[in-house]
Amino acid sequence: MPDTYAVAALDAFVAGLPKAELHLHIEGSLEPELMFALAQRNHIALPFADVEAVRAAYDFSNLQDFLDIYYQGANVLQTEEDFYDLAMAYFRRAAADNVRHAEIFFDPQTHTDRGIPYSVVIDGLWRAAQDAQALNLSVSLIHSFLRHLSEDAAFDSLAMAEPYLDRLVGVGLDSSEVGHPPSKFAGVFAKARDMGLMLCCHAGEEGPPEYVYEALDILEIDRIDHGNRSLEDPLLVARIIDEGLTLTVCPLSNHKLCVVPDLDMHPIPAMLKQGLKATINSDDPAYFGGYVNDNFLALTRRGLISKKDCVTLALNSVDGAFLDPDRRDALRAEIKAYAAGR
Ligand code: HPA
Ligand SMILES: [Zn+2]
Repeated sequence: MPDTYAVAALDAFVAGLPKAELHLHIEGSLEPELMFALAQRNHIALPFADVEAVRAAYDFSNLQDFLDIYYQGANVLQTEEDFYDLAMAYFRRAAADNVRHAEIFFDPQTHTDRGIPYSVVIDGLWRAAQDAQALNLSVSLIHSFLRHLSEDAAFDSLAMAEPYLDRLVGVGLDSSEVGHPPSKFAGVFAKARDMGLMLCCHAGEEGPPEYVYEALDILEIDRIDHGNRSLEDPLLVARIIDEGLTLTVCPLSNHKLCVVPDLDMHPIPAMLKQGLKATINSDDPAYFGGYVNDNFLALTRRGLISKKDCVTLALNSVDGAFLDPDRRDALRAEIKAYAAGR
């Protein structure tokens, strides 16, 4: 274990380190306080007495436990202003962690299936993304499909996005993984690629390495979300390295959802050691107990990653982002200058 002085110094280093966040579900940044405020504003009854009761319910033994409560929480989001307020709250919090670029998932089907128009969702998020520039934060939006629903439903959702293609950087695939392999969405991912969108896929969070292979071979994805279980297959690891794919890893999420039994056993050090381009992200920070810097600190404070590893992780985050080369190079230079000055 590092000594107290070293811990404080590394905490401060992480706090100021410029970084990108590449795996964040905006609906998962809904803090209980905002959930209650929006419920009141929209005259919606919540099945919780107060904020403490909500937090007490965040005790999950797997992904599905979490998803059940996460989809329920999203019901308070009704108006364009709600989506704007949700996103701005996250952007302010991310900027405080010196996140300089964020690529955020949103789950349109969670909203359109409740009768909320796609335009309400995207207009609110888009306006917030513009206002984030004043926080020194650039933002890209990723339209994520719910994999527990059918591929036809994903096609319908993609059709709703078509008038707004200039506001999207890519598509993703999330929700219940096991039983819903990437191959189920081969057609809609091919279509999204043809539309000029980048492709991400949650794979290897709970699902087996075969699902990661499917994401690579069948969906031809550009980035892997989670990917933890890739480590079970050395050939798969070699393939991911060879293709230069980035993994968006989420330590506190992995712990809360029992993907790892103990944070001391988190695979980020093994990933870096093997040469994988891993990044650190918060996934659903309101539900998993911390924003991106908390995820870094969960590992630095356990002595699992060093200051040098933090710099590597930050560089990986901007390299793995869907950024134009000028912006990427500028952020790389910022990270290097920061590291050199400390
Ligand atoms: O970690 C996740 N996995 C799958 N679906 C999700 N939707 C929000 N967070 C997640
Ligand atoms: Zn996720």
